[in-house]
Amino acid sequence: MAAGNNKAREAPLLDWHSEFQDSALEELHRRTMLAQDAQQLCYALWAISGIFFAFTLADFALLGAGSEFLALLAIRTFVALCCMALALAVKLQPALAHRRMPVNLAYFVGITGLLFTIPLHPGTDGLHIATMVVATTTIYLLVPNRLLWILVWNAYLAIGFAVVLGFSSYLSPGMLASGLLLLGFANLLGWVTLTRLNRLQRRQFALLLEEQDNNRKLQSEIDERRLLEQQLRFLASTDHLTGIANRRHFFELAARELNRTKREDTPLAICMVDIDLFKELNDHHGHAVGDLVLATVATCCASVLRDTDIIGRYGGEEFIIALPGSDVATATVIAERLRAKVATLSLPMLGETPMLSVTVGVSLVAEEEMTLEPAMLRADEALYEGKAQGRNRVVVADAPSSHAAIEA
Ligand SMILES: Nc1nc2c(ncn2[C@@H]2O[C@H](COP(=O)(O)OP(=O)(O)OP(=O)(O)O)[C@@H](O)[C@H]2O)c(=O)[nH]1
Repeated sequence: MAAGNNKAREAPLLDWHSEFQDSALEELHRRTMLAQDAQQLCYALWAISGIFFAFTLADFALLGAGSEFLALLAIRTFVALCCMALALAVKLQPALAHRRMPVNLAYFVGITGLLFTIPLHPGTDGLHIATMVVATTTIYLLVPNRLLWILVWNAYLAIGFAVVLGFSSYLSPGMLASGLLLLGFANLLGWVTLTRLNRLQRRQFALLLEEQDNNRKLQSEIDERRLLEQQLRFLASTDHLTGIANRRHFFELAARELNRTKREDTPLAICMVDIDLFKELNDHHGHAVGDLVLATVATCCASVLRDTDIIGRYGGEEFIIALPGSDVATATVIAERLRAKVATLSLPMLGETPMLSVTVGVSLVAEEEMTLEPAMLRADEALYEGKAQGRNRVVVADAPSSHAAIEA
């Protein structure tokens, strides 16, 4: 079943010469392979030029230093130099490896040079046939090129071989037939091998692309989930109306600070902040304006605090603040600054004289207290004492049962 699926997926992918039917995909594959092809072409050209030129020694041994040897030397030198020049050019500019002109020119020079060596080598029939077989295999497997061009150049090699032999007529008909059969077999072998290699390469490339695509999708899903988690965490910890910490999150943060201040033996002050006569404001201007005022006062309170201070919505129109590292005096200064800033808030929707104010109760977590509740209770009592005294003021709870008020 799985094999069937693979076949179905692979069938429309490649054309008869083992390239992607999708030309954009084929182009992408060729671009990906460029560096590797350029390197392989360089190595192949160096090897071809070296081996082709090295045959000069065999030529000399066969022919001596006569005119035929000099002609062969000239051909071998020219072909070797052409191959080396292209190898250098490709090394400097790898893009040349995929250009039609340079590679095919090298094929033309190499194959023509090889064909010219045949009539200059009388009586070495077996060697000619072997050379043609090796050349055919080299064209298929050593020099990277598109299958179509490879077939063209092998046809040129085979036809050229037959023509040259026909003119020079050194081969017996039996030898010629054997040579052409061997050449045909080398072509078949090269074609099948190259086709398999091409198909394998492209199948791997397609799988790689599929994997990259899956990875991308997976990554974007992970990112989406992370964002969602962040949003959920934000929603779960933030009061939606005011944007400050909700009651639960405030207590989480404040408990952590309480532990820290206990460990480091530093003070922790608590402020309870309540908007004055908020019911009247609500009744007079409506609930929507009341909401807006709540959010504005929360932002105003947060703006007078340090980053290390914690503010949360305690409930209704009441806020709670924890001031780590602040003693009563510092907390009172901060609370007073907060009260004064709220009193100067300008809210056009409340009319000319808005009369917006808050009352603040301040307390300090006592050394022996291991939770926030007693200090909160004292701050709350101080706050209600401030309300009773006429509102718009800061009241400090300096002892569980006695409060000192600071007139606004
Ligand atoms: N707009 C709005 N109003 C709220 C919200 N939560 C509580 N309230 C209102 O806040 C008002 C609080 O009124 P009270 O507790 O009587 O206090 P107050 O009018 O501020 O009077 P003092 O505290 O004595 O100055 C109530 O009318 C609540 O309905 C809210 O989220 N939005």
